[in-house]
Amino acid sequence: MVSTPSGPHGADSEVGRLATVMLHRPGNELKRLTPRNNDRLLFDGIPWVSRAQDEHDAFAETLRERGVEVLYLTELLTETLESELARNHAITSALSGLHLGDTMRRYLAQALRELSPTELTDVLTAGIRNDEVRGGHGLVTSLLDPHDFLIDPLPNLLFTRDSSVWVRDRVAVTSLAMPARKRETQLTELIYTEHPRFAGTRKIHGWHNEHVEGGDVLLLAPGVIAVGVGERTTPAGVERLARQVFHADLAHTVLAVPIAQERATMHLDTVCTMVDVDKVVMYPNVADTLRAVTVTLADPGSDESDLTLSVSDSEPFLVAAAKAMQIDTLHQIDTGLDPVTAEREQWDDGNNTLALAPRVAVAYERNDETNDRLEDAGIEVVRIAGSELGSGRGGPRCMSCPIVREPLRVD
Ligand SMILES: NC(=O)NCCC[C@H](N)C(=O)O
Repeated sequence: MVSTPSGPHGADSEVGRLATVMLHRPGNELKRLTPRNNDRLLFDGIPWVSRAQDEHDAFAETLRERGVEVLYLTELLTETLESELARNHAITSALSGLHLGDTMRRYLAQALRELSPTELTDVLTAGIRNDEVRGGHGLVTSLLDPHDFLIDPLPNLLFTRDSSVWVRDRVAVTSLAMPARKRETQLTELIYTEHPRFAGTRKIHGWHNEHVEGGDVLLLAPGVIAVGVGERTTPAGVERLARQVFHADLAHTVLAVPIAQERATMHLDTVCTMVDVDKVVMYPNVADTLRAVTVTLADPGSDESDLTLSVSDSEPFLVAAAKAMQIDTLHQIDTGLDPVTAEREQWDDGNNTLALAPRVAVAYERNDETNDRLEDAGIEVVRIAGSELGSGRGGPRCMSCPIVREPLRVD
């Protein structure tokens, strides 16, 4: 049954009650990971797939028990692919890679057209290896290794946070920086464009624009967005996003937050997430050095490219954020961890929490110390297992794309 909306979609904070979320249950794409390709495909190990699925099912069930509607990316995609237009679009974009050659491209285009929507979803997510095709043989197939992919698998689909992000009632289809992830946004764009549930949804950004990844985007408060700038989101990406959100009146302030261009801190949400309207949990080893540049609208101009931005000098992140949010203090929950424990738990996504409501956050159970400190600070920590899920280097926030969050109540 095609999923239908239960109300308007959108989110304007990190902590408003989570009503609807999009997840991706790990599937056959994880079975493609080998010691030869896991680095390129951005996994730090080879996950035990059935255990990863069990962990993910428990995560989804935890969300449902708390009243969250869980949508699965692959179910939305399969429903989208019922339309011939969407199917053709999906096939053309999946075959646009320059490594294919026309002989194989023609063969695959025909072969994929004959698949059912469910089978096509499997190919689009798990990819196809050279030794799995029955036809289209020729120069390309003979020169590639039998185990080379003609269509790459997408193991990082698990991290639905990164390939789209809702800002108020619009969805930003992002532009992913790493080659292994680029194709993910072909799928999110297709879903938001063609799935009946999202008919009429207005979009911003897009995969063809400068790099912005959803893990870097934090909706600190209605109208205030922090954007990490580092390994994934570029300075030009944050400028583009700022122009769009100002032009569409989705925000009044964007904070550009430089983060180290390293795998451990690939997104802003690997070092800092919100757990209350005025509280963040932050990796202690960056807390003293995290800074932000405040971007506001100086002149609306006549269109997005013509508007003038005002850009401040950099300030400590918490100071700049509190000012923009018009609150006295944005509190950093002091985990008081020694640098080594802090580093270990940050690597295992201890700071990557998913808020279900103010003061209620989902976290990986393995990060004992961070979780205990959060509880000491009055946060209800909903612990989930993630021993296998975590091998892709992402936590509960990375694995979730909020589609509806209730607006914050003004008390
Ligand atoms: N927001 C996030 O931090 N997402 C985690 C993404 C992990 C994935 N293996 C990646 O390297 O892109």
